[in-house]
Amino acid sequence: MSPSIPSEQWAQVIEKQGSVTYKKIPVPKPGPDEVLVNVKYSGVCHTDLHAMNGDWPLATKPFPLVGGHEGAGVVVQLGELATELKIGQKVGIKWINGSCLACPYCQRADEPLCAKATMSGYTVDGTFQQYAVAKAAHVARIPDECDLEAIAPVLCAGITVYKGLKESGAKPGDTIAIVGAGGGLGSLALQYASAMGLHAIGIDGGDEKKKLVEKLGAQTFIDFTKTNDLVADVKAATPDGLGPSACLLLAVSEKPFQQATEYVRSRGVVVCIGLPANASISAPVFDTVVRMINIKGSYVGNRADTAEAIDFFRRGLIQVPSKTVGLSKLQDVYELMEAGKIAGRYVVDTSK
Ligand SMILES: NC(=O)c1ccc[n+]([C@@H]2O[C@H](COP(=O)([O-])OP(=O)(O)OC[C@H]3O[C@@H](n4cnc5c(N)ncnc54)[C@H](O)[C@@H]3O)[C@@H](O)[C@H]2O)c1
Ligand SMILES: [Zn+2]
Ligand SMILES: [Zn+2]
Repeated sequence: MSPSIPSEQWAQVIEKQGSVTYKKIPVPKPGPDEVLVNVKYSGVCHTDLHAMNGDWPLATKPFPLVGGHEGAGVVVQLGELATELKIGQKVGIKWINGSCLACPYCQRADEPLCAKATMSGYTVDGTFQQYAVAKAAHVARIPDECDLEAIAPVLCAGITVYKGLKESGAKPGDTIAIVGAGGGLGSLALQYASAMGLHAIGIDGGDEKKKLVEKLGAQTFIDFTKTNDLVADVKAATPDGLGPSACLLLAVSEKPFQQATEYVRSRGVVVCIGLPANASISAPVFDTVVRMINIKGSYVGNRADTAEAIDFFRRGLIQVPSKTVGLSKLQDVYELMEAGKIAGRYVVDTSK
């Protein structure tokens, strides 16, 4: 191993469900088709909290597990087959850490659907450590002029909402409802929507989120904790009163998943992205049929979506509302997130 790479590093490790421990662990070694990345900054996604709490019907790697999948850093070591990357190059480690590249989904660049896909911070150790490993074919290429601290949240939140907006089929001039608009995914969704020429209705709760959502360009903010009739309010916020053309569901709560099919306009698209624990979505068959409602899921993005989402950032169209704290403070960030008190995104600095 090169002398500049230490043998030990600081990491936040899940040793048992529900908490993380800040400690020193060995620096991992990349395999032949992998790279070792010195992670400088990592965004904290609600998915990391779901992983720590065991919320989903999908097994993580056995503990100890290092979470994190919005890691921005530089390549410090190349596996012998990783010839297309350079030492010192800026890269991002995203949720899809690797995939088989050979199955029918991978052949069509639908790698998030690959049955053998590995997930950073879930089935393989992620970015809440100073050095992390990822498959060379899948690391996000970050242009040199991009700031690593500012871009980190784009690596999951940005890619996911950008893909979700494409899946929504909304066209410039259309109105889209963004549910959970004041959270990490939501605050980025508002900016991608605006860059794509869409009008946005932001739905979330509390005055801090209202302020942020209005600052990020939503034409209307609806407070789900205060309204008496959310469905009527969302419809009334569209110019013709017929409801938004599409809706991105980013909230970590089941109720908005039922409400969306009621306020989306006929022929509208409801895009499910948030992953609340044990939740179902149901809608009346009659209305879904006669109003031609389309309900679909959207799951991160592929490598092309990643490059496009990063290019919106590079062009200055996306400013991530984020606060940075040391990696050592990750447990505090999770407590704020659990309480729904985070407007925008937290980023951790792995040097502190
Ligand atoms: N599908 C994917 O590919 C994908 C990718 C990343 C994250 N996710 C999931 O998306 C969800 C959101 O992640 P995040 O990091 O943005 O979380 P977050 O905690 O930052 O944001 C969630 C927001 O939803 C708001 N909210 C809660 N209940 C609401 C309601 N009834 N109506 C409107 N808003 C409500 C909260 O106040 C908060 O602002 C998580 O479940 C996460 O696991 C999915
Ligand atoms: Zn995420
Ligand atoms: Zn595959």
